Amino acid sequence: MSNPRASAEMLPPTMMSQQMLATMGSTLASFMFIWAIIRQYCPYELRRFLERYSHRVTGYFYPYIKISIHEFTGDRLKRSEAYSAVEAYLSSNTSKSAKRLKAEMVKDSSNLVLSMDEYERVTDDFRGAKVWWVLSKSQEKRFYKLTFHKKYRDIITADYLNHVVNEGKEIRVRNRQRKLYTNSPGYKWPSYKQTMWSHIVFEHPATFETMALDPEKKKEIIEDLVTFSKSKDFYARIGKAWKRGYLLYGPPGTGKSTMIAAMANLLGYDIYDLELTAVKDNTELRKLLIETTSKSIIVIEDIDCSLDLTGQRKKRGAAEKGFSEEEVTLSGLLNFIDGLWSACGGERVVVFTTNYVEKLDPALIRRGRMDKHIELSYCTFDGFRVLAKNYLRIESHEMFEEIEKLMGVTKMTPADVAENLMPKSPNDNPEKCLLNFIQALEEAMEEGAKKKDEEIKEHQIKRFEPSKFHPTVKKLSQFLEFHLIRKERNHLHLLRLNINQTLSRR
Ligand SMILES: Nc1ncnc2c1ncn2[C@@H]1O[C@H](COP(=O)(O)OP(=O)(O)OP(=O)(O)O)[C@@H](O)[C@H]1O
Ligand SMILES: [Mg+2]
Repeated sequence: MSNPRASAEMLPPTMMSQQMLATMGSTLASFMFIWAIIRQYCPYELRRFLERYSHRVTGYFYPYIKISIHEFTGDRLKRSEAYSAVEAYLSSNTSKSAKRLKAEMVKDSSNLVLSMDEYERVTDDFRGAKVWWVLSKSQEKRFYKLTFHKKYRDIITADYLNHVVNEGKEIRVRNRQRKLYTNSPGYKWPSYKQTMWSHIVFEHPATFETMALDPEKKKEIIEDLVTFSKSKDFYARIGKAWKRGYLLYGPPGTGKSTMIAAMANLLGYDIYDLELTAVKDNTELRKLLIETTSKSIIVIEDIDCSLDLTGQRKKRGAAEKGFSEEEVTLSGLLNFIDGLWSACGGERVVVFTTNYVEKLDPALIRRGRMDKHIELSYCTFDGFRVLAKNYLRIESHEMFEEIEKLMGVTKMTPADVAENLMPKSPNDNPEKCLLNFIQALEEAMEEGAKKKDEEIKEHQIKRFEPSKFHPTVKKLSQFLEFHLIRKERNHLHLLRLNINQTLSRR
């Protein structure tokens, strides 16, 4: 008879592992059996003790730490912020390594979001520490489980988790569907969240690239915005609220509203379009501003029209009549904006636009409130080139020389240039559009010259109004006026006689 040891030694490796598995299986089965008996017959206290003890024993030999992040915690109605952040982080960082992914259209997200599927395991590396993430499910509740070696406990709990949550939040903000909020009066859908803003999805195609603007100026504005959006720590260090104010001014059709859309697209911010004329009073204004979220641009268009800029005087007048709090005042606006900016942590950009910068109260636009004043003006030749590229897809043409000459002596807003370059029928080719544009430029030039003539005349007439005439000239003109009238009277009389004679001869 062969002894079992020798036979085991002679067995091929596969057979050997099969035998080992079988032994392990039977040991496990026996253990489960014993455990079931213990569970059934042991008193509760003893069971708890055994469980705790076994955990401690495994903890001693098992060098890994596990952290779970549940989808719903406590109040089950609300999804955990940490879970959503981890989900966003993992979907962007592991979608390349995970083999089973699920694609979903998430609420408030602008595109399809890929995330790891249930029970899929992915690894991540953080400063040399290796971690594993698994998406698990227990009793229909999903949770992420993070596993790492206990020697990395400090680095993971102190830094890695923060890094995951912060990056996840940023990814969520980047991927979210952006919104355009307005406070215009009109019907509002009844909602359980009584908010004062109504919103639509913001999908404006404007970008700085497609804007007709002096290239230097464009670069400066983009750099200013990007620097601002990345300066959280800087603002915190200097003890200043994280805000920046822009004043955009210039004639109608020079791209003020377009630039606001381009700013929002560059930074990925929402827009709050504040219609001041629809705001009842300072209290309502305060509520509206408090409801704005971070990463947003608060816009007040045509600030000169929407607010009585002689606010101070009016307020005094109103106070005399006893209703000083009844309306939105300049000082109210300034106080609330300053107050809001200093009270809220998140970044905010505030933009005012106007056609008449000279009408604005200096208090409204002083540096610190409106940090950057940007003038948008008539279209330059560089601006035209951007528009020609956008509208006609051409970067150069023999007609450009003529256009450059004409643009040097003609004022045309980018909105008019854009309109003239726009093909008007499916058969319009770039040449036709450029010819149309040249024609429009020539007309604008003629019109400009005519207008200038009229202005000169008007100016002269104004300068020589009768009260300013020399006394001799005054007398002379009175004399002439009298005689001219008398001459006319004589003419009329002669005419009457003539007609009378002709008629009586018949
Ligand atoms: N600088 C520009 N670059 C590209 N397109 C422009 C520019 N300025 C104006 N446009 C075009 O003209 C249209 C009108 O411009 P926009 O509404 O931005 O002007 P605005 O300065 O806000 O005028 P208003 O003072 O009347 O509000 C836009 O839809 C855009 O297509
Ligand atoms: Mg506008």
